[in-house]
Amino acid sequence: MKKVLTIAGSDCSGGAGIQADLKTFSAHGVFGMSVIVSVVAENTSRVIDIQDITPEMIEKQIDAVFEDIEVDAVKVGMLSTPECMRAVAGKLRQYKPEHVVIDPVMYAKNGCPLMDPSAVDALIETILPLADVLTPNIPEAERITGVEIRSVTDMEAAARKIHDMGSKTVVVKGGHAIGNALDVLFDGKQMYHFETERIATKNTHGTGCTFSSAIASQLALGMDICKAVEKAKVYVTTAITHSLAIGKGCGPTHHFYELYRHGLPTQESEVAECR
Ligand SMILES: Nc1ncnc2c1ncn2[C@@H]1O[C@H](COP(=O)(O)OP(=O)(O)OP(=O)(O)O)[C@@H](O)[C@H]1O
Ligand SMILES: Cc1ncc(CO)c(N)n1
Repeated sequence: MKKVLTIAGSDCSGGAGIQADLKTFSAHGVFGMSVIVSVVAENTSRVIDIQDITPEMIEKQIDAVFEDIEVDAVKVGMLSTPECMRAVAGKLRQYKPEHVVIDPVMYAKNGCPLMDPSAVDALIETILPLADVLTPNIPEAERITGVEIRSVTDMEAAARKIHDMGSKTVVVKGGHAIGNALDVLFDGKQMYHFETERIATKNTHGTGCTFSSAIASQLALGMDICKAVEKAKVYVTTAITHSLAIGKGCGPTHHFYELYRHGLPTQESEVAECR
């Protein structure tokens, strides 16, 4: 069985972070493991507080996994401070996992900050060059490049710029744009577009975590990067189509094995209720 590790924050309400990552791994039939970087008291509406795990404890968790288990792919999510970033970067350089997908999480869907704004330089210097695939959303790509994104051409320019900053492949996600949900991939040679109709729902909590974990799962399963992103886009679109009206804010994406395998809802009543 392929084994995939997430290094990220914990969302106690289950829709994003480590929890979304592990659900996505299970739906892909890979064995999921987790290193917790921050414990976030959050729900579908707000972030109440963040407790960072110490850099030493982050390093020990990563050692515990790598000294014992062969890791086929790593997904990195929320890293709230430069200290967390340095701890994770040092261990990724030490263990050199084959596939590294990094989601440079800065804000939750409800706008609450999850990364110290002053940490963007550390993110650029220590984390960004370690990515085989970096998956910023539009506001994150703007913060990283310092350039405003208003069009698909701007998304492409941002993807090129982030590639030049050291990420091997960049996917600028269009979840925050208007119109179709169009993601732009640049691998240093070619630009690819992945486009679906925008699903009319506010229940998009954890879409970015779901997408990056699906990419990591597909890379572990042997897909090349372009195919992995294409398949992850189908997965996240299905998970949003069947997203759940749980909580008072932006509800979570829905993961279940049958949905992934057959594209059919197994819990008709719940799916109907959430639309
Ligand atoms: N309403 C929607 N309909 C269809 N696809 C969507 C919708 N919202 C987001 N997506 C897709 O979901 C994926 C994740 O993109 P998004 O920009 O939402 O990530 P994100 O902001 O990092 O998510 P989060 O921070 O909530 O985890 C992309 O493939 C994007 O195109
Ligand atoms: C822990 C965590 N990671 C990532 C996100 C982004 O959705 C979130 N809301 N919470």
